[in-house]
Amino acid sequence: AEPKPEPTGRDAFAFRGDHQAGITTPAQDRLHFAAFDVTTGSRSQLIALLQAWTVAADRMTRGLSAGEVGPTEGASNLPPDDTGEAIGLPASGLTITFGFGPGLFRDAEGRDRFGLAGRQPKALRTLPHFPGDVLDPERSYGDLCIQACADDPQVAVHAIRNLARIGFGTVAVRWSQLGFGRTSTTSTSQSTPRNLFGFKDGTANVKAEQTADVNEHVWVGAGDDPRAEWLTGGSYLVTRRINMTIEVWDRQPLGDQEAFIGRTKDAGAPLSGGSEFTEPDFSMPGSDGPVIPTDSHVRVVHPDFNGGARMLRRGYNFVDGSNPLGGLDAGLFFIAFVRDPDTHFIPVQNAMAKSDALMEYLRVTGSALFAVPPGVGEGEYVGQGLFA
Ligand SMILES: C=CC1=C(C)c2cc3[nH]c(cc4nc(cc5[nH]c(cc1n2)c(C)c5CCC(=O)O)C(CCC(=O)O)=C4C)c(C)c3C=C
Ligand SMILES: [Fe+2]
Repeated sequence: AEPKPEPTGRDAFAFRGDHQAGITTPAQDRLHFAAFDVTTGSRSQLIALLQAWTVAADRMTRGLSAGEVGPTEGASNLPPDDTGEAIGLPASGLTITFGFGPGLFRDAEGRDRFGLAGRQPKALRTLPHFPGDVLDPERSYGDLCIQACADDPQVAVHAIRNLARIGFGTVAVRWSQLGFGRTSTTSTSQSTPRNLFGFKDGTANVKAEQTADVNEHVWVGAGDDPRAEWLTGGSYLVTRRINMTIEVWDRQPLGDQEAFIGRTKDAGAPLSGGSEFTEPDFSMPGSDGPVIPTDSHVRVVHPDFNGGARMLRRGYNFVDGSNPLGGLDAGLFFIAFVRDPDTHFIPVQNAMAKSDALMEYLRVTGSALFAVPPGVGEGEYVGQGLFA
């Protein structure tokens, strides 16, 4: 008989709860993210898919097969209800997080696709074009998204593969992205990882233990958006596939690299001094202007210069082979969860595009925005409040 492990500690995170897992739960090391186009015009078929996805996600995050029959236990004349590559693997900290894109509410001509247009969150629109964006539409947008994170890449890929398989005929994968190394910490219990520029990333992130900050900056509050009360307790998920010209970066002197970021490469300390978690002093003078340059990344995106806005970053490094010039197709798959993209993401991204020294080494090739419904209660399916 198939074992029925229950969520325990680090190995398994409960799928059901007040908020979806995969946001404030500790960032795992691997990502498979997929965006889907809905191919059906039927509201009931869409609901049936969300119900089926909920059951499968609940099972897989417990370390069980996607379907209750199992990968090898079913009839030999039928396709299995699980693809099998996770046989014998534990839950590996798998979290599965679902989101709804603007296209679920209105199609490109503004038509109400599923009777949901009246409940579209006001901030859920295609993100504006930012300077430096060279977006590939085949790596951008989407009606639905699923973020699968785990400490084993096979487990994350298995989750997306099986959810896509279940969705056959109702949704089609529009794009997907693998990530191999977290570039953030979402808990004070985690050490700070490094991005492909070699710098510590995640130091000043919003952390799960900072509950007041999480409530202020991450979760959508009751009354935030009267026509989208169903989103209360949820969040908005921004993805930006950011190519980094790492071969050019690697030829920059260490001092310049540190000036672009505004922190030291070794310890991750602000250039104004101290250690990693010392607050930066942006007014400290240097030999030629402030010691933390005004166009350094941490100065440009800091809450003090962006109306106090913070975000919960949960991105991953990626290398997708090499480009036609022989450089690596590499970068940072930026993911952020915010309470309101209009105040917590768009102004910060605009500030970056306008005056961040880092921009010279970045090209944004993918972009998407999703509303992430709140957690799933017992007996419910994900996003049920939207359809009630
Ligand atoms: C629009 C939001 C942001 C984008 C896009 C972004 C891209 C990006 N960032 C790094 C490297 C680092 N970012 C760091 C801090 C940091 N970045 C953002 C926002 C965006 N970054 C914020 C809000 C912050 C925190 C600012 C603060 O409160 O102090 C850091 C410093 C370490 C840390 O605090 O995490 C690094 C390093 C890259 C390489 C990149 C695009 C590829
Ligand atoms: Fe950053």
